[in-house]
Amino acid sequence: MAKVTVVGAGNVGATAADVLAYREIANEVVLVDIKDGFAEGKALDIWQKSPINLYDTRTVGSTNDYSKTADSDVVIITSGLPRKPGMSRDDLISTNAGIVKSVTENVIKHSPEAIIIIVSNPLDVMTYQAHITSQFPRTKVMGMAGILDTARYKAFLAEALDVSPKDIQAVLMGGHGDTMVPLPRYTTVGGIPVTELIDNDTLEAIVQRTKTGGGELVKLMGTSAWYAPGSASAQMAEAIIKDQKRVFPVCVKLEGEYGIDNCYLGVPVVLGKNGIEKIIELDLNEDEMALLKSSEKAVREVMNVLDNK
Ligand SMILES: NC(=O)C1=CN([C@@H]2O[C@H](COP(=O)(O)OP(=O)(O)OC[C@H]3O[C@@H](n4cnc5c(N)ncnc54)[C@H](O)[C@@H]3O)[C@@H](O)[C@H]2O)C=CC1
Ligand SMILES: O=C([O-])CC(=O)C(=O)O
Repeated sequence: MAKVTVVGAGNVGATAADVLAYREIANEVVLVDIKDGFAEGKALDIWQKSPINLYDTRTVGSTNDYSKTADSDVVIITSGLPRKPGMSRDDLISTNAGIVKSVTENVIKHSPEAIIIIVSNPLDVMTYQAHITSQFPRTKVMGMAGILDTARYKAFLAEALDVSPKDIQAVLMGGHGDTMVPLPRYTTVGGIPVTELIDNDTLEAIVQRTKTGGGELVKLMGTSAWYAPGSASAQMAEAIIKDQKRVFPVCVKLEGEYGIDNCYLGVPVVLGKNGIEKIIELDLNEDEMALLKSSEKAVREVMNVLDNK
């Protein structure tokens, strides 16, 4: 029996709950929101879809009553403001830090053994906030960004090469901001290094588009994305619940890996029933390491804002 709580029943949270339900990743999904009746409504709508899409995951909604979330195996936190055009993710820190703090306090009261996946932005620093509040080990508090950013990179490549996105393997590191580090040297298409299939200028343009991929959608829609972020969050929960040992880029506290200490950054990890089961250390070249360090600097600046709040 696997139980997943999703806090925040807005665009990302409701999408994650829907994917968890229709793909039968969990037996029970509890959606929580602060808006009266909102989570109950979304949960009921997802449940009413079950006879059409044929799944039996129970979906439960709750307005801020965390007793319904008791003994969750995984908790996905999406509560908080999304950005509007013209904003950076970091602009959300003052509002979202308070929300993530209070939600985490409620979550751990009822699910002291849960593994927590943060989605709220600014992602790396909100993961830090959840860690400070929960005092959970770093293996059990992580952030979702790398799967999404890598998916954008893969989708752009699949389009440019006119191949299936299924055949693209890639890894992306760093913070979930415009300093993220896509790694063409670790990108293959059906086992073939991507550099043998695409010219440098096109590849560089795709790397740049990936870095600002979230902003591209905010500009188009007036709010941020949800289908890919919701699916990516559910995919992380699935890896944990089913002990799949998937290799994904995940935001985690680094404690000396890559020569970086006490900073939250996206790196490739093995994800299984214990959460982050291993951090994979790639042998980055000088240029790649320089990009990772500049991403670290950007994240640290926002971590400092939180420390000084
Ligand atoms: N890590 C990532 O890659 C991504 C992160 N995000 C972030 O996820 C967050 C949510 O985005 P959306 O779902 O689009 O926003 P949304 O506005 O559609 O939903 C957020 C929900 O959180 C709820 N909420 C606010 N305070 C709460 C509290 N204290 N307790 C429970 N619920 C509360 C709101 O009532 C709202 O329903 C944003 O911070 C956004 O920036 C969005 C996409 C990707
Ligand atoms: O761009 C945003 O604000 C939301 C987000 O993190 C993303 O879609 O990558």
